[in-house]
Amino acid sequence: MIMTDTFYHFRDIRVAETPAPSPRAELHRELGRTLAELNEQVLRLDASDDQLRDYIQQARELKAAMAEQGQRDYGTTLRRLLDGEGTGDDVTDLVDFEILTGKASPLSPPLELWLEGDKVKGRGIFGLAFQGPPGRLHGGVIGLALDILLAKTQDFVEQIGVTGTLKIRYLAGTPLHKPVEFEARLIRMEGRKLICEGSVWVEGQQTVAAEGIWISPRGDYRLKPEYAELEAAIRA
Ligand SMILES: CCCCCCCC(=O)SCCNC(=O)CCNC(=O)[C@H](O)C(C)(C)COP(=O)(O)OP(=O)(O)OC[C@H]1O[C@@H](n2cnc3c(N)ncnc32)[C@H](O)[C@@H]1OP(=O)(O)O
Repeated sequence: MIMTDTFYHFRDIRVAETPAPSPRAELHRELGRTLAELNEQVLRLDASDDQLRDYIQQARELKAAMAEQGQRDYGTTLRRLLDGEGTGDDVTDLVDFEILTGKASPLSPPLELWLEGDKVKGRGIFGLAFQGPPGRLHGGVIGLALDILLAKTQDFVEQIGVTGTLKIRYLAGTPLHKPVEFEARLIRMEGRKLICEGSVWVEGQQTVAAEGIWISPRGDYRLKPEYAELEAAIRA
């Protein structure tokens, strides 16, 4: 169901999660996916010089046609959300265009993230555009994915902080074109520091391990009341 009479505050926004998308947001997702497919297709495209010139012209015309429509203003959307007057479309406007997770972003596989019990879970299939070593996912892209994944452990707590330290140990290559599973959890909180860990898995084999420290700019981290039972799961 599309909630037209619900208003959202910036603090209600969760990484990679949105309210039910409106028809317009669904179309943006379809456009984003189509452009992502185009991006995969363009890699080492085996076309003649004339065909390439023709594609360049078509791409320029598409870009010019879109430019005529303009773009919704990020600042205005953010302002409405900070005032607690954001619509569902304002939330999807922010979340759906995030790098790697945004369902409407041409730069996303997309990586899907969700909470499951005391864990953050994730899944994505990465194409050639994300390649590092031949046939494998670029280590820096894995770092970006882990930064976003571990940041989502903050869904369990009241504060929103920034990445202080992210340690990554690459155990094995992570292949392209196969489902990649992600998992993260809170380890402990020490005042303004939140310590968490994450891992990456492909076909049951762990390929990456990570540890992170997030820092709350102000205010000590504490669990949201609805996640109070996680206290027992957090190691002392
Ligand atoms: C709101 C939306 C957020 C979206 C985030 C998206 C994810 C990101 O990309 S974040 C961008 C990358 N990260 C950054 O740019 C952070 C840059 N660094 C900073 O701004 C500051 O160094 C900051 C805020 C981390 C810490 O500064 P400050 O508040 O002065 O901390 P400070 O008082 O020195 O230290 C507080 C505690 O944290 C610890 N600490 C400080 N920095 C770090 C760090 N980088 N790593 C680990 N621990 C740290 C200190 O040791 C201290 O611990 P203790 O209380 O045990 O002694």
